[in-house]
Amino acid sequence: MTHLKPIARPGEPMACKPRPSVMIPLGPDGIPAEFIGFDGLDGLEHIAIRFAGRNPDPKRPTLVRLHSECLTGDVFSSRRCDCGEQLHEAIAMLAEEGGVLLYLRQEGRGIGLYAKLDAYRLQDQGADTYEANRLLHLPEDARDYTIGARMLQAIGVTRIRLLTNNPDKIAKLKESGIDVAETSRTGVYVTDVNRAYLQAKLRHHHLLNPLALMNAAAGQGEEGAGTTAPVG
Ligand SMILES: Nc1nc2c(ncn2[C@@H]2O[C@H](COP(=O)(O)OP(=O)(O)OP(=O)(O)O)[C@@H](O)[C@H]2O)c(=O)[nH]1
Ligand SMILES: [Zn+2]
Repeated sequence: MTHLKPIARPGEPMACKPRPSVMIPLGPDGIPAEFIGFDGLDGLEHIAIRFAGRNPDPKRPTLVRLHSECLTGDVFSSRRCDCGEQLHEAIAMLAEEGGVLLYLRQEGRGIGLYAKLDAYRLQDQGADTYEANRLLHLPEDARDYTIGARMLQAIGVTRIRLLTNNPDKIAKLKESGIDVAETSRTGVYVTDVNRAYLQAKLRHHHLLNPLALMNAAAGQGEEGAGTTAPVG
């Protein structure tokens, strides 16, 4: 009789395995990008996109960006957030330096698109981005970054330079066994309507430069791409 091996013990995540990848040229320059899906995740179609880079430095840790899906910002260039700008900044850096973009299907910080739209309506009545989630009886941030760690491990990327302003991403990846050797800040892209959103992020310990928001308030424009810092 054949003994079937259980896929995972109860409470243990299923093994995460990359599916065969496919190359997709991106943008007007046709940046070569390798799209990789996975089996054994949480049922959502998270994607890793690997870039060889025009000028990779093999001595540096792999540049990685974990991007949470934002249909309104990524696809429709919403001015209520800066997700689209951050995504394009990350792709430009990865096209140059090489690395991996994880496009995580964690829309609305994990509460989903319809709930995010409900939250926007509450924000229009005065709630900040985090209060609005609470008023909907939803978590302020429902994202699970262990998914990202498992995707990176599955494609053999374990020592990274993380592009983020979010300390929670750094902490959760480290707890999941990823060596976050360096971090780079993303730019802060201020529009006429996203200042309250960015200020709420600052109050929730995002590593935004408060000066950039003040300058923006004074009409001195946007802060560009961020700085690099080693992680202690
Ligand atoms: N619930 C909710 N989600 C939002 C709102 N604005 C943007 N998002 C979602 O927030 C996610 C982006 O997260 P952010 O908190 O802006 O940034 P981050 O990814 O945590 O941090 P960085 O790595 O520094 O960019 C995307 O999934 C967006 O859809 C909002 O007002 N309410
Ligand atoms: Zn957004």
